[in-house]
Amino acid sequence: MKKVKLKVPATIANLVCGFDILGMAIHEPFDVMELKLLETSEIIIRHTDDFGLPEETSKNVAGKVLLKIQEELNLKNGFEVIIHKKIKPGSGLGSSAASAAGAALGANWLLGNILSKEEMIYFAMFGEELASGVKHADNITPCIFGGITLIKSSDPIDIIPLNAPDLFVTAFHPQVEVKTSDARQILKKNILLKDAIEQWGNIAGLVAGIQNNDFGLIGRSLKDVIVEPVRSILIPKFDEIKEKSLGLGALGGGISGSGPSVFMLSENEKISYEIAEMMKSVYRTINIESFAYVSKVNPKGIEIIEK
Ligand SMILES: Nc1ncnc2c1ncn2[C@@H]1O[C@H](COP(=O)(O)OP(=O)(O)O)[C@@H](O)[C@H]1O
Ligand SMILES: N[C@@H](CCOP(=O)(O)O)C(=O)O
Repeated sequence: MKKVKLKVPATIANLVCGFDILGMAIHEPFDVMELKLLETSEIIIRHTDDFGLPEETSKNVAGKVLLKIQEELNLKNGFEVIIHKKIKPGSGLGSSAASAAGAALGANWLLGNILSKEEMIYFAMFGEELASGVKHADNITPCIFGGITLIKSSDPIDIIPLNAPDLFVTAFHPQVEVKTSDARQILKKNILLKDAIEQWGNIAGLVAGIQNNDFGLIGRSLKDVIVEPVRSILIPKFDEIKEKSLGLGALGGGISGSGPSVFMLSENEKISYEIAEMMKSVYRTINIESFAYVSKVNPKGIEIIEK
């Protein structure tokens, strides 16, 4: 029976000012997914982790994606999926996106690579819709493309792969859960024109900085006047750890996806580790457990590790 094993990376969506349109793959943490093509039409999902995610096909993000692929491609085959999840759900590191993108890419490989990347994103978005109520593609896209991606449009799907600057990433995960759906619920529906103008400038500057490896411009552009002021209240000590990170030499950073994770970009590994240690020590003062990953921008995205 045809099978494939995938290493599926965590992703940092929004990249501060690019709400729902920018995202970046990192190396750590990652999920491992094993997919098998079945002669029968059933879709079986198993988790080896203890996050308590549903294994009922229609209630599982990966299962939802595979059901849509089976339905729309009129497949007779089913799939068996074993998910070794290490990206904690609700972390802000693209946990549901990893399941969704891994299911789409794995199924595509088993079916003989019949789908384009855009078509894989189309199917994977049904998984994100299950997890957060919205078909956002800013975690799925860098997971599938690798590196940093700009979503010009998600309907129709129009993706601009960007450069992957040689930068270190501190991904700090306080052990509090912030559901993506909740973190979207609290957002304002209308914004001031002056804030929109400032945000457009930040996004344009960030994309230009990424494309030109202009780390100073990247740092100056990692600002958000629309989403971060609302969501940062969900993350204890956010302002303190952000200010101290900049003081340690971070280029900039902010909320990872919908939070609670916080990320910082820096030019060297030593600064990245110092930021991680500082963040953990700040959280020890409020007795909240936390994890920190020091990684890099991951130009590969999902990798096939066994066939
Ligand atoms: N594979 C999955 N199957 C079903 N539900 C999931 C799955 N992964 C995450 N969820 C649900 O979606 C919610 C949001 O998780 P998620 O989008 O993964 O957060 P984040 O992307 O911030 O890590 C979680 O609270 C969890 O209940
Ligand atoms: N653009 C989305 C990204 C959600 O990322 P996640 O990693 O928290 O799922 C949002 O900000 O709602």
